[in-house]
Amino acid sequence: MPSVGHSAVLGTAGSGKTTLALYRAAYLSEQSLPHAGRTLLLTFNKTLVTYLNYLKPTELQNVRIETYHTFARGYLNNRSKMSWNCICDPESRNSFISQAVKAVEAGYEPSKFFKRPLDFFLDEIQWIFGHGITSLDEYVEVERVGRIDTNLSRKLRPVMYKILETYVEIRTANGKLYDWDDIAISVRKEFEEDSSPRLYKHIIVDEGQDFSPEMIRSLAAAIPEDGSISFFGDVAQQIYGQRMSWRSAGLNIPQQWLFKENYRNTKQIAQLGLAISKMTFFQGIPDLVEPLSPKADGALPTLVECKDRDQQIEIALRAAKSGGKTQSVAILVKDRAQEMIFSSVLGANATRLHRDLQVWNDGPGIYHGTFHAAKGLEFDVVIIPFLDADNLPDQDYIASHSEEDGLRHDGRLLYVAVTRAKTSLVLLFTGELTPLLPVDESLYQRVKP
Ligand SMILES: Nc1ncnc2c1ncn2[C@@H]1O[C@H](COP(=O)(O)OP(=O)(O)OP(=O)(O)O)[C@@H](O)[C@H]1O
Repeated sequence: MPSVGHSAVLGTAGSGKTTLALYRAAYLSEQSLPHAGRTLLLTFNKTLVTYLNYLKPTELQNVRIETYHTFARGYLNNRSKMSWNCICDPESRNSFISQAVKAVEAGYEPSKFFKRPLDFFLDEIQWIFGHGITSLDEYVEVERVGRIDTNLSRKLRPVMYKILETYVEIRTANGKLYDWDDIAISVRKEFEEDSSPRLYKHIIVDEGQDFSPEMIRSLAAAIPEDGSISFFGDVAQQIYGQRMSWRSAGLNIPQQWLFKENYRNTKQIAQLGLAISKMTFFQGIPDLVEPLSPKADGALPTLVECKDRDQQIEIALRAAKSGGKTQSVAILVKDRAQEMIFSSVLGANATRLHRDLQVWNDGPGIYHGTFHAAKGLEFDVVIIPFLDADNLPDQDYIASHSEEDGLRHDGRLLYVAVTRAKTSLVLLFTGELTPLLPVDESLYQRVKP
C-alpha cells in the first residue's frame, strides 16, 4: 500500500484488518524508511484501544493509539477551543433535543411531525452532523443516499433544521459547545484554518465503518500533503451512527483492497455469520465483502432451547465457568440491563468489557459485555443468551423506528457478536427463536437441556 495518499481496506469479519492496521502503523512510523512519520491509529471505542495497546509491540514508539473522540478533544484543546466540561453528554443531548422539538412545535400549526418518537429527531440530527451539513440550503439539497428508512421530505426539512438550530442554541446556553456528533465539524474547520505543521503524518482508521463521513473528512484535513490515511472497515459490522457511508466523505482513493479470508472463526461459525449476512435485512449494503470459507474445522454452533429465561442464565453461567478455566469465554448480550444479570453473579471472577477496562489479559477467563462492547475483539468461546423473538430485535427500537429498521440494526449487532467466536458458539433461547438467526437447521446442532 502506498505511503502517500488515501487507501482503503474493506474486509470481512476476522480477516486481519486490526492486525494489518497495526503492521501498517509499524511500517509507516519506521524511522529508517523515507516516508516515516508520526502515526496515529484511531478506533471507535476505548475497549478496542486497550486491546490494540495490548497487541502493539513495545518497539512501536512513534505510534499513538486512541479513540477518535480523544483525538478530537485533544486537538481542539490544543487550539484553545475547549473549556472545562463543554461536551454534551448523551442524556443532556436527548433532553435538549426534546426541549427543542417542543419549542419549535409551539411556533407551528399542529402537525403529526412533532409527535414522532424522540429517537427520530436524535437520529436525524446525528445524520446531519455526521455529514458535516452546516446550513439549511445544504440540508434541503442533499440526496439521502443509503438511508432509506427516514427519508424526510424536502418540505419538512426546514422545520427539522429549525429544531437542530434550536437544540444548538439550548445546548450552548447550557455551556456545552459540542456533542459527540458535531465535534468532527469543528475539528475539520479548525484544521482547515490551521497552517501550523501537522502532528501526525499518517493516520490509520480501524473499524472505520463506524466513523461518520465528517470524522473521516476531518482526518483528511489533519495530515500534511505527503501524509496518508489508511481506512480499514467492514460495512457488515456498522453498529453505530445512522448507516452513513464512509464513501460520502469523498476521499480520493485510487485503490482499495478486499480481505476475504477469515482467519478467526472455524468454518462452522463463519458459515453462520455468512448466512446472517445473506438474510434479507442485510441486502443492499454497499461495499459488503463476502468471506471465503475458512479451513479450520470445528463444532457446529450449539442452539439450546431452554424452558425459561432462568434456565438460559444458568446454562450460560455454567458453560462460562467450565470453559473459562482453560479458554477465553465471553457472554454477550444486548444491553446493560441484561449484562447486569451476569455481572451481579460473576462479580470479580469475570472481566467486564467496558470503556474503563485498562488492561487486556489474553489468557483463559470469563468476559461479559454488550454486543457493542465486544466490537473488534475475539474469544475462544462466545455465549449469547436471550435469543428470543421478543428480545431481538429490540421491541422499543422497533416502536421508535420500524420493524424493518429493527431487523437491520440488531441483525448487524448479532453478526458482530457471532463473529467474535474463534472455536465455539453457544446460542440460547426460549420459546420462539429470534428472526435474526437463519432457519437453516444444518447450521446448528440443536440441544435440549
Ligand atoms: N494473515 C493471517 N494469518 C493467520 N492469522 C491471522 C492473519 N491475519 C490475522 N490473523 C488472526 O485472525 C484473527 C482476526 O484478525 P483481526 O482481529 O485482525 O481481524 P479483523 O478483520 O480486524 O476482524 P473484525 O473486523 O471481525 O474485528 C486474529 O486472531 C489474528 O491474529
